[in-house]
Amino acid sequence: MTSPSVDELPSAAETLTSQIPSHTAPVDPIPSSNDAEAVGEKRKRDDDEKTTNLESSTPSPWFKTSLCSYFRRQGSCSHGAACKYAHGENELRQKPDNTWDPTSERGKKAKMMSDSAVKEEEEVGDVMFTEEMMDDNDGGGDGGVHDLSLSKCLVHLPTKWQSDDLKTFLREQGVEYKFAKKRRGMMVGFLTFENAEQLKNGVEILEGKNVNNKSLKIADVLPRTFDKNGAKNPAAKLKSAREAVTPLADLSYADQLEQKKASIAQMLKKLTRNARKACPNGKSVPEWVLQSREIGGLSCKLEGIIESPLVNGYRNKCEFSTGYSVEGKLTVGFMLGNFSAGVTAVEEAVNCPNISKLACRYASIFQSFLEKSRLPVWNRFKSCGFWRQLTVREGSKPGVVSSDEDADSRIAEVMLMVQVCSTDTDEAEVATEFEEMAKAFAEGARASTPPLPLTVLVVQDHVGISNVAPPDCPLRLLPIPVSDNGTHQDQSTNVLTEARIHDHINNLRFSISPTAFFQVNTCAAEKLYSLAGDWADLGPDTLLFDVCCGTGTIGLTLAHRVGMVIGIEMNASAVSDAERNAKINGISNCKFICSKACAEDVMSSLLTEYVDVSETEEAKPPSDDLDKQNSSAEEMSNPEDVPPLNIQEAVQKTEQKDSSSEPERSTKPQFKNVVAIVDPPRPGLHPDVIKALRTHPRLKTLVYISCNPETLVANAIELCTPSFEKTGQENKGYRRQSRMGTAALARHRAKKMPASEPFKPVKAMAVDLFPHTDHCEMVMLLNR
Ligand SMILES: C[S@@+](CC[C@H](N)C(=O)[O-])C[C@H]1O[C@@H](n2cnc3c(N)ncnc32)[C@H](O)[C@@H]1O
Repeated sequence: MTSPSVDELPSAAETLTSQIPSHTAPVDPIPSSNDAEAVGEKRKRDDDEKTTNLESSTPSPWFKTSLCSYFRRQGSCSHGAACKYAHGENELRQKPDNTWDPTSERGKKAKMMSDSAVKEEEEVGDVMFTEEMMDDNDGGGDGGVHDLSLSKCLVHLPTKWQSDDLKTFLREQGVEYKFAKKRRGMMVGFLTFENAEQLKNGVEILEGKNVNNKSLKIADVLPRTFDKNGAKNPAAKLKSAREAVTPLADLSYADQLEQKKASIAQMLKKLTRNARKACPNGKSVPEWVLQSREIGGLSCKLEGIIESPLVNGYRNKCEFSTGYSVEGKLTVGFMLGNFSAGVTAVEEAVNCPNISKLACRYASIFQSFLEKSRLPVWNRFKSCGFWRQLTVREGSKPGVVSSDEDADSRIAEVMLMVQVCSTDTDEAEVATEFEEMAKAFAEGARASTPPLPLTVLVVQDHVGISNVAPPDCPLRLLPIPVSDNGTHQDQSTNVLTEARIHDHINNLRFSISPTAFFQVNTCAAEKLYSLAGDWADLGPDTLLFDVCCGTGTIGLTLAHRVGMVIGIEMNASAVSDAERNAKINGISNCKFICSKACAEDVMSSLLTEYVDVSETEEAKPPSDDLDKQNSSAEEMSNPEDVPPLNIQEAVQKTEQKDSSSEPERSTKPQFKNVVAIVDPPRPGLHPDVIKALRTHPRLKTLVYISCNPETLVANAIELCTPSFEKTGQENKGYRRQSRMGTAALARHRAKKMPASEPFKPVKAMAVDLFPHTDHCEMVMLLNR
């Protein structure tokens, strides 16, 4: 019998969807009774096993996860339908660790995919565009013409080195050269030799040399421009913007989901391994670690992956860099690689399926404008220039879920934010340029078919080396010229006084200011928040902490299911958005605090304020006190006037309460049930927040949402590992090693955790907010 071709195979979602909602593709739900197999011991094909499987009401999770070799060879098998091995690809199930039998079509395809990913990574190391590092005077007085055949890149140098460090190193190695350059922050250095002999000697000495445990690699300098004959440099193995930004775009969506689910499963295994290692000597390993053997080493069940309702054009925020393409053309688009690896080429966002047509159109309007501008674009090597970045943010209409083909129809509002560096520029010239730019955007938007919405145009003035600006970076709102019967008025009638657009989640309206975080895939975020709400143990007696709340999306969408929400967020404009969002949606049981969640023990202080540690005290529903706070907010006519509660206020209140003779607690709403939903940025939660969450005895339920599963695992190690008897003792003499991984660091931190009941991972889900990219959100329920 021949195996069906890959195309004939049912999709992963079709094969695995029994008993789950249609939007999820589950991971094996069957609990196991067979530990030997779970730990990967060789399978024994005998009749006993067959009996076990037949008699057991809960078959092994490995049931039908390998192809039957008898069936494959002979087209039949004496065990018939009861055989524990799969008779053909159609019967084959995924293994508990989310992998496929390597001899199956799907196993081979997965291997091919991972091999090509590795190959791609290796190739990236060869693509350098570092000729920009040479100043004109490096050309040796010949008018800046460089002989690139005598130039090489040195890859894998310590990022903290500068040119002088590189020169010292070359001297020590006895390497002769003409020029040596190295920018701090890059792992690439640049070398030019006097002649071919110097080059040969230098390469011989340096290739493979060990520097700080990394092996040096010599790569060609790939020039940006066409050669004299107009042909592209044949050595340039270039990535397209599509490959750089959406590396999974050539896979089917079902395959993308499978790949992401498999990678989240690996994270769950990593958590188990690390929790086992971090368990203090003499303490028994937590039950969930022991039970992990039954589910292929996963720390908890991985329920599946939730698909994104929109797969194409879903991004509501795009940051386009300015720079030069490989051919040396001024371009507004995406960088083809990492600056630290020497890649600065920017290519237009052609065929990047996650980007809306609208965003691409605005990028091309900006590019046309820059071609005529008198001010230069930003040069990353020299840290100078004016135009740096264009951010396009889109707001959707309420309740519109557009199809992939027509994703742009959801867009109702657009904010354009242009980042510049105005240092050493003439104010009058800048003013003229801004006016011209506003006109170009307005005309371009009107001339597009259909015309594009343009709600807000704002300029961000930023001097830093990278384009990542601090949230308080100065902003300037520009008027958008309007057209009057086809002619453009010089004077703007745009009367906007504030920069904000609106989006909708779960029928709530969200006001978003330029630097506030908002999930980039609105309709998938709706599913993410609903899942978090369904997993958290919510009710009228619940106090919900929305940690890292941004514009308040999670707390506000769940406010009707709890007694009270407290959101904590460090970005002041996001907090002000959250206050306004509560107001415009008529939600009165939410309070937002502007603070770093780790600052001044804010979490512990709030937990003490609203949650009585004495289990016996009756929980009261939200009282007059809270109503009073809310009505005072309502009295303010302009929602913008609602000031965010400052952390100092929160802490002061707690201090006053502690020092007064009248215990203030009696007038505060007290809650029976405390739940935290945390949604930190990529680096994860601050250790102080982890400590506060872990050590408050009344916090029993924690839902962790993460855009970086690596850091979720690291934080979960600290949250879920049994306490050491004498905290701090074991850490004596410990200093973080620079190459220490996040998990190893978390294990060290876990030793310091004050005695407290650890959480345990209960279940996890992957949520695909970023189709075509290799990023994926992960949600984990922890309780104790
Ligand atoms: C991944 S976003 C989540 C925002 C929000 N939950 C949402 O879904 O829109 C993380 C947020 O955490 C905020 N943040 C980062 N570090 C923080 C800290 N130490 N304390 C409080 N908020 C922080 C960021 O400003 C950002 O708004």
